[in-house]
Amino acid sequence: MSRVVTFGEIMMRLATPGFARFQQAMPGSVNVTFAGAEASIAASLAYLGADAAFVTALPDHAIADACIADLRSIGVETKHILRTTEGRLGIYFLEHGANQRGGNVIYDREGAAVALTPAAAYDWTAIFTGCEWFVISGITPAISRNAAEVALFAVQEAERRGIKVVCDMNYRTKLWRWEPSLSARDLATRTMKDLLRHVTVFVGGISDAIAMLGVDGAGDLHTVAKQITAQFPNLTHAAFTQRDGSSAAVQNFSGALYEKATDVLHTAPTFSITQIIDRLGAGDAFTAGLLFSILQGSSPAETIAFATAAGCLAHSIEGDFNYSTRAEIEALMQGDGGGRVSR
Ligand SMILES: O=C(O)C(=O)C[C@H](O)[C@H](O)CO
Repeated sequence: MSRVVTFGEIMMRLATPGFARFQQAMPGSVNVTFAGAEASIAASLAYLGADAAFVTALPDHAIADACIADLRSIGVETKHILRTTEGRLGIYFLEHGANQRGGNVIYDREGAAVALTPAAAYDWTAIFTGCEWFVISGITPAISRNAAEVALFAVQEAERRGIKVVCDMNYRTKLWRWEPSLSARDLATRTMKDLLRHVTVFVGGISDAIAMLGVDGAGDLHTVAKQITAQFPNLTHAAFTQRDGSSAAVQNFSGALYEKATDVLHTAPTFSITQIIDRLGAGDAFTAGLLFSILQGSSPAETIAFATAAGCLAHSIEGDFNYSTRAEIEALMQGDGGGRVSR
């Protein structure tokens, strides 16, 4: 199967146990995993059986070794991860939301190795050898001016080599601070508009498109998708996650895929999720599912159904990575969502 490369930051994720607030977390009770959008997409893809590599820069210490070992244990290729003497492993702290209380993320990632490492430090020829798809998210250009430059360089380099690019917009208002003269939103818009010129498949929620591209959210999704793909000629598809819900615990999750060549918006069935174990990484699971299905040569309707089912199942798994198999996702697509015990 074709090789996929993802590039971005991986962090240590420290989550309070269950639904505890930060103030309630006791030493010894914190749940430690590794997470980061592009790493999570690579992990999902590898878990589904795809040939997926993750590229980043990490400090040369034992915790970063553990992080790489975690990725490898899932089958992610890690041989192009740079080990540096400058920069740190980022951390993010998480308390899950429950009922009417939303979740909260606190980042502690300033000065991460990948934020500081310049494009010239990576061997892009080796990284892109045999690669058919490159994946990046809007988080990478948000973390530092340098990372924004590396992200732009990487997508340009991918395009030059005939590699298709998926970009998951992932707007994070708490990031995008590296140009103090601009608001987070203006900085994101300016940066992402440059990046999207080199992107083949747009992925995001409607709120990402409003915040980062200034699209008019009042229109229906078909109109929004047409607007986005018309603005960036390289885009062949635009995929959207859709959520609405009455609380942090009850969400309707769905997806839609617009194909520019046919001007058709394909929509997936909506899943009603009534007990969210962990919603972080559901968007990454959706993107990985989308790309995995594209790699299989599936139709747009099958592709969006697979991506949406993958994103749905990710809500049932603690941590950002989606440990759902292809068979489990396909079973859900076929209506087996009853949560029965397999025995
Ligand atoms: O928010 C970020 O920067 C992350 O990459 C953390 C999570 O892994 C990501 O939000 C999930 O999409």
